[in-house]
Amino acid sequence: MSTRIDIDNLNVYYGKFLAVSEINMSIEPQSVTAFIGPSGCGKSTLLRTLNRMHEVIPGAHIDGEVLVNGEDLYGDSVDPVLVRRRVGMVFQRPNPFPTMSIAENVLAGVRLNNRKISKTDAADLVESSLTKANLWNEVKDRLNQSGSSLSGGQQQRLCIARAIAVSPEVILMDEPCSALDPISTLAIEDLIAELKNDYTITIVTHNMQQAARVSDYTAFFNVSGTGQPGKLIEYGPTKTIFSNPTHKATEDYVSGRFG
Ligand SMILES: Nc1ncnc2c1ncn2[C@@H]1O[C@H](COP(=O)(O)OP(=O)(O)OP(=O)(O)O)[C@@H](O)[C@H]1O
Repeated sequence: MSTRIDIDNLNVYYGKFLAVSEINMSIEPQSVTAFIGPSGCGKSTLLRTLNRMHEVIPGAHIDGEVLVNGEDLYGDSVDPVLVRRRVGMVFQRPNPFPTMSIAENVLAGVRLNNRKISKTDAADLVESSLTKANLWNEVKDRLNQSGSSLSGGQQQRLCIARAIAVSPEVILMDEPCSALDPISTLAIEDLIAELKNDYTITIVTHNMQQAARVSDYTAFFNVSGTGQPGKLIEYGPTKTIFSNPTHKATEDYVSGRFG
């Protein structure tokens, strides 16, 4: 499925505090877009507005528009639960449900959505989701063991399998490797490269090498001081942002001179 996201004049607030200001950008289908920038510039906040996850924080709200294939995510008749089915999310710390088995973890989102599913369909979905998440071979003989019996890297791939199982169009990843060792990180990066054939992916990362390795497009955000809103400084093909940026702040950040 070829899904693009258009962000138009987006402001994000926590109560009265304007956290992210005047964002205009389009996220291209079947590609990986990286959000980079120093701490507090609003990367996670912006990411969360792409599936309305910020709404779990009391007082958090937006103005402007987020269009997914032209459809306003914030339209009056739009159900946020359905939004989160179309636009899935993977968090910084792997968060499998500890009391559920590996197989039940994969199916958790589907069950939450109240979809009735036969035993055979469930088994097929578990296998196909774990296969797409590059985890099937490692867990196929212990699907009934607890999700928390897996290593951190395997748990993160399990969370990706859980996100994939509800057939999203977009997958948002908020620093998905920051709690993982280098080998598990590479496994997730390889997986991201494969997943972009089927999904539109946006990833927040503090790791410049990771942004350069996995993303097709990079958006650099910055914040001018405490209490100021984060802003999009520069956005374009990753190669350009890393080798020939327009703004000095971008160059300083990608070359490790600040942040
Ligand atoms: N729940 C919240 N309530 C109020 N303000 C918040 C909340 N979460 C974040 N903020 C503020 O919004 C701004 C953007 O924060 P955000 O976490 O999105 O930045 P970030 O770029 O993702 O940072 P980091 O790289 O450190 O994770 C910051 O000023 C932060 O203090």
